[in-house]
Amino acid sequence: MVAVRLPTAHGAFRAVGYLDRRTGVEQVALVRGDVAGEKVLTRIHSECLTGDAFGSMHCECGEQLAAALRAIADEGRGILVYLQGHEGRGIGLLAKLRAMKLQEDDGLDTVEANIALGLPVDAREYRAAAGILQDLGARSVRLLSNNPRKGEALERYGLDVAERVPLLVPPGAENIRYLRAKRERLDHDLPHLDGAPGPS
Ligand SMILES: Nc1nc2c(ncn2[C@@H]2O[C@H](COP(=O)(O)OP(=O)(O)OP(=O)(O)O)[C@@H](O)[C@H]2O)c(=O)[nH]1
Ligand SMILES: [Zn+2]
Repeated sequence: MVAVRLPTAHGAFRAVGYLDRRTGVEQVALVRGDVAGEKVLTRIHSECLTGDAFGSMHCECGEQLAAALRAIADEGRGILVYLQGHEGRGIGLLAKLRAMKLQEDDGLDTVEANIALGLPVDAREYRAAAGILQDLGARSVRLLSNNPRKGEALERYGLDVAERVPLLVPPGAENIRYLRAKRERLDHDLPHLDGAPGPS
């Protein structure tokens, strides 16, 4: 484990790095304030190179990452765990690019594309995230997410999810199909899509 002060566009965080000996994957959490305690505002963010680093508008990951850091900064206390190994909902970067191509060229939705590739729709697991939160002393969390299954997955590893806090970003022409598919096929709670313009 290593911890270092990390000044960001959203103010200073502590970057706490871990090596997950079970998987060999390096993980990092950004921590603000005193997080030992209850109901810690927490974002478990799945790696998305295209969205987080390149600003891709295919998905809303990049905007969610910034919004989560803003929310934690505003609260003065919280944790963002950035999960490597989660790229493409766990199928990896190249497979995700293939899945995006099937959406772009053949009109499949994000779920159909994974299935067409013979891959799981969601292969992510959250043991590392739960372990990191426990190590940081968070006894229960308010989870920034629109995905009800994420909280359930964390609870399977013994983490107490006190509440799920919506993390909605405004839909746009490029991500509206992806967002609708998440709502209709993956049970994401996205009430702000009602009445949003764009392809159905
Ligand atoms: N397979 C696949 N993965 C994608 C696609 N677009 C984004 N992703 C990945 O999806 C992951 C994020 O998952 P989402 O389903 O968007 O959202 P979530 O994390 O379950 O839910 P929130 O907590 O509300 O953000 C990231 O790892 C992205 O790399 C896609 O078209 N296909
Ligand atoms: Zn993304």
